Amino acid sequence: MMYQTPSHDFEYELNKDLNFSAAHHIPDARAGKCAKIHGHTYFVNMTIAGDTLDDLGFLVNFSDIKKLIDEAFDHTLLNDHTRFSDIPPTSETMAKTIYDMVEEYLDRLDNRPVCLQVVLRETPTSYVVYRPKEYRK
Ligand SMILES: Nc1nc2c(c(=O)[nH]1)N=C([C@H](O)[C@H](O)COP(=O)(O)OP(=O)(O)OP(=O)(O)O)CN2
Ligand SMILES: [Zn+2]
Repeated sequence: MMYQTPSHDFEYELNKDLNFSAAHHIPDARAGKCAKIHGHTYFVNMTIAGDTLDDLGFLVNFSDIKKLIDEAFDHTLLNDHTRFSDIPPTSETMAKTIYDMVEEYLDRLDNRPVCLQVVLRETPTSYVVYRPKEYRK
């Protein structure tokens, strides 16, 4: 599926889709049935952009981005993750957390690509888009 991406002036834009399976719960009565532990196949689309490629001709290696997210979350209970010690793993907080993780990774690359957007789909009928107010300079 194609998601709308923000307009930008970068020369290159890359999109990566990935899936992982995980369990979570939102431990509050207001979350209704989602207060009980249950699982999803999460779908992520992330948009990364930049003006400079590395010596392989990559903005960033697609498989490195997938590995970063898979190793952190695949077949885990998201509530156990240190990034969710203060707030539950909702679609919104997951999208922002994935954005933060990807940005921390990209910031270490010499060609300095930036993440423009993360789409996080939790169910066939529910998804969230996270976009920062400003991109990293
Ligand atoms: N704003 C949010 N609302 C809800 C979240 C969330 O992350 N952000 N999460 C949940 C539950 O975790 C649930 O797994 C997803 O909810 P929902 O879309 O209601 O799931 P259904 O499959 O039952 O949706 P239907 O369209 O009614 O089939 C709840 N709310
Ligand atoms: Zn859920």
